[in-house]
Amino acid sequence: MKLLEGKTVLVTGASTGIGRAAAIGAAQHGADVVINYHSRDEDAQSCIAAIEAAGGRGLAVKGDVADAATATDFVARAVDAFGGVDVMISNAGICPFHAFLDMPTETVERTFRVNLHGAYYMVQAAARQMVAQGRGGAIVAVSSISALVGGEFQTHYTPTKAGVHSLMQSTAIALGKHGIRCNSVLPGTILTEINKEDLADDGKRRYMEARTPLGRLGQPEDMVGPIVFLASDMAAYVTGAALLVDGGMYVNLQ
Ligand SMILES: NC(=O)C1=CN([C@@H]2O[C@H](COP(=O)(O)OP(=O)(O)OC[C@H]3O[C@@H](n4cnc5c(N)ncnc54)[C@H](OP(=O)(O)O)[C@@H]3O)[C@@H](O)[C@H]2O)C=CC1
Ligand SMILES: C[C@H](O)[C@@H]1OC(=O)[C@H](O)[C@@H]1O
Repeated sequence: MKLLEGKTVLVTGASTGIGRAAAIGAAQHGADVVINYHSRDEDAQSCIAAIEAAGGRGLAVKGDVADAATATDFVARAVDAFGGVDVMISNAGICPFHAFLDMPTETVERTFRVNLHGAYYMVQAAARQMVAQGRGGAIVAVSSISALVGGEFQTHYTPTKAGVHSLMQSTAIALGKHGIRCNSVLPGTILTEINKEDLADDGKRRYMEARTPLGRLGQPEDMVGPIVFLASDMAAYVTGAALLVDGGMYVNLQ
């Protein structure tokens, strides 16, 4: 069953990882897909090729989500190309691991701007378009298990993921009257570019695997079903929710 037939889906940070898998998954479910990315031109183009191979129409728009103008441009380009916006998947993010006491100010500010300000501007731009269209919509934000638990080398990152989760709760209230649903997914540890270096340490990787009751770390494709579900009409009465997708890592104390 195709869950996103006839919908236009926007995905931020879709050149690699979770965003890329979500964009291709949305196309496999019948959507036209517009992707944002920041630097990897070739990866973005190959994502568009995969979207088209799945039968959807695709468009890549380069831009830094930290800049509010990127969000208005992204939405305008989607409307020009495909006539509207039905779903926004706010996913772009960075996690430059660093110790707390000597954390550079620039690293804190950049992480906040990309992960939290970026999500805010993208969600707001999409919501404005959806309200103007008058046919509702769905917003799915990629938060994290890190919204719920801390990380020694993620003191600048975990607050942004808690912020994204909180943003979905507040926008669910603000936008419910317009028929716009807002939910977040909370991935555990998914093998992507963001943690390639961190998990190159065998000990760290084995520790993370051992903490996961399902016995393996996640792949980007593990995120597709939960994201597509929340974006689709199957979740018509789901808003303000947060869905952990972590192989059971969060509940595993001992
Ligand atoms: N992997 C994991 O274990 C987990 C990831 N997450 C979250 O998932 C999301 C996706 O990360 P993931 O797929 O793992 O990592 P990747 O590094 O594979 O993907 C990150 C994506 O975000 C894009 N991006 C980065 N900075 C910007 C920017 N300033 N403007 C626009 N796009 C940007 C990248 O584009 P480009 O490369 O072209 O610059 C890339 O497409 C993040 O929000 C992350 O916090 C949450 C929990 C766990
Ligand atoms: C980057 C981390 O490995 C990843 O991102 C998160 O949000 C979680 O902390 C994961 O472990």
